[in-house]
Amino acid sequence: MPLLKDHRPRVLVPEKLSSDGLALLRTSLDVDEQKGLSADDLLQIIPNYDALLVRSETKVTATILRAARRLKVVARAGVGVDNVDVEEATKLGIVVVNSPSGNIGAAAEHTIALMMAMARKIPEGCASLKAGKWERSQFVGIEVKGKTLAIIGLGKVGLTVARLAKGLGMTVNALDPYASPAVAASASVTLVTSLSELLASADFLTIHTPLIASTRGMIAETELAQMKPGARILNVARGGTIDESALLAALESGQLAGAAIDVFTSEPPTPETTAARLIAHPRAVVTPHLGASTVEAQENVSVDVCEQVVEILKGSLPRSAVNAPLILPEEYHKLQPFVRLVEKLGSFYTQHYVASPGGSMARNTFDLIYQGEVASINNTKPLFAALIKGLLSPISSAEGININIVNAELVARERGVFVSEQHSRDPADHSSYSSLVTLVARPPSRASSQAPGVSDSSTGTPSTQHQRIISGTCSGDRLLITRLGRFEASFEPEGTLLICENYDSPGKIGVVGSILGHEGVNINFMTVAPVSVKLSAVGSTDPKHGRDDTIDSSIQDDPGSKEALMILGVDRGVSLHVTADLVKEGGILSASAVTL
Ligand SMILES: NC(=O)c1ccc[n+]([C@@H]2O[C@H](COP(=O)([O-])OP(=O)(O)OC[C@H]3O[C@@H](n4cnc5c(N)ncnc54)[C@H](O)[C@@H]3O)[C@@H](O)[C@H]2O)c1
Ligand SMILES: O=C(O)[C@H](O)COP(=O)(O)O
Repeated sequence: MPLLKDHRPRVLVPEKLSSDGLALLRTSLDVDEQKGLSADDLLQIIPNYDALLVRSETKVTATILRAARRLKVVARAGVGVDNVDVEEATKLGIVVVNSPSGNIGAAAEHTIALMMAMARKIPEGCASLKAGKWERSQFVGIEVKGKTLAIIGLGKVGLTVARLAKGLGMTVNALDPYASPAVAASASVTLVTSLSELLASADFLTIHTPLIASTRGMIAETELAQMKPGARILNVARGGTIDESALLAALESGQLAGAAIDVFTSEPPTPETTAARLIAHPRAVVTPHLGASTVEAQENVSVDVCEQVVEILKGSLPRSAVNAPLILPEEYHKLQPFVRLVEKLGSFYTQHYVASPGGSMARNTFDLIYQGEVASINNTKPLFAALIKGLLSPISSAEGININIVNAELVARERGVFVSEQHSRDPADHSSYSSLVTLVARPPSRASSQAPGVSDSSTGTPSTQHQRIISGTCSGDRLLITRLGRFEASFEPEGTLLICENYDSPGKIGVVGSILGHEGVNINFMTVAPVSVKLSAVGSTDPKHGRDDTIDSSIQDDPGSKEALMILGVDRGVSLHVTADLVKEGGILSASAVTL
């Protein structure tokens, strides 16, 4: 979406977010900070926004998402997205992004702080002294050095806690079925294979998993009974992983010497509930979900998600989409230009071959061929999504569903569009480009087995209706179309372009110039494309990706042809009657206008 000043996308921020990120947003977007909204308030105003930025307090329910007609992105300034209905967002094509790393250090340090506070009875000593007492003998603690810390969940936070605990001289055991043994070994953590074994070893037990089906209530009465009498427990992950009633009972019975809890099943906890009694227990050290609440972490997550919001609203790739294939940061810069290129190839295809007079969508099976360096990209899902977006956007209403990397496969299936991606590490014959991407629409007869019910009603905009093919390349940020149908081209796919196929005879440029001039359309540049070489080398030689002979048989040279292609960059949209007038002129075989 172009970030025009008059139509600046609007972002709603209903929670406290660090100003560093918001300042980033304000340069190109309208930012509304509205704290204390009720669910109903949010429902009323959400249709006015393109992006929603939240922490853990705002419940982004299916109802909210369905009402959010303009919403492109929900950004969670933190890790956990359990307050966002990600499934519904996915269905609606709304990207959900988070900041998976911005607050790891803060959460890990908070865990250690709670452990030390609990071990040395700091909250109790502090409260007693503030109450005017001097009760040194009441607050004798224990040391953590030499004790065993048992960790459930050796992910980003768990591993950081492990490293800090090793620095304190603790023995660290961990349970995580998905943890890498090599990573655990590098942090001197002993991985155990059963929860019972882990529980029996713990002087301190700390949980660092998400709240998912397998972790909900994973520490309950039975598990607490397996711990050493007088052990201590921590939860800086998610409320609900520890059964609060069982935890309260274990504190009351003395089975546990202490509990340090930052997260609760319901936040804020309702008065008179088990959580409220747990909070009031004298041997519970509690904080109101402060794990991520450091200046540094809030700056990190705010800047991280705000950058992503700007990118998404510009139509670029998010780096941490929760409901999309993860794009590795090192792949990001490599992919970005090709994503733009492939989207333009798709959009060009539809505008030139389908949406122009005489065009049709009859060809719904495409080969997307990566040649040269681009073929080494393994994660091509963003490119696939870009193609679907490019192909369908010119024929979808602006209010229609967003097509993005989240829902592209679903949309393609629904529209009956099939794409076969092919990789070839060898540069194309006749090509001096290090990377080449080619889009080929298969002729209907060949596609018929995959596209039942689709018939070719094409009258073929260009004279060569069997050669629906577009190639392009990138050089840095610069995109170039290198082939269009049978023609070898060299033009940037930017702005409005008029594509005219004509007999290669004198006077054609003058005819086109005069008709455009009459309509007040200025020509910014013009390039002529000669008939191209044949494409026998196009296609995969990589056995992994398979290959058929579709392209060779559909694209053939016509050495006798006297046709040429004129590409004119013009300063405004060219209406259909102008392209029709052009075709009426002798020697102009087809004319179409595309805006990219
Ligand atoms: N209190 C806070 O403010 C705060 C701050 C940051 C993170 N968190 C929470 O901390 C938790 C961990 O965050 P992270 O960034 O380390 O996540 P992560 O995804 O990097 O790590 C989670 C780990 O849990 C493991 N796991 C999943 N199911 C398991 C199971 N049944 N048994 C054992 N291990 C299992 C996974 O394999 C993974 O290694 C999340 O719930 C997150 O929301 C809380
Ligand atoms: O999931 C997270 O990132 C933490 O729980 C922090 O949540 P918060 O942003 O509401 O502090």
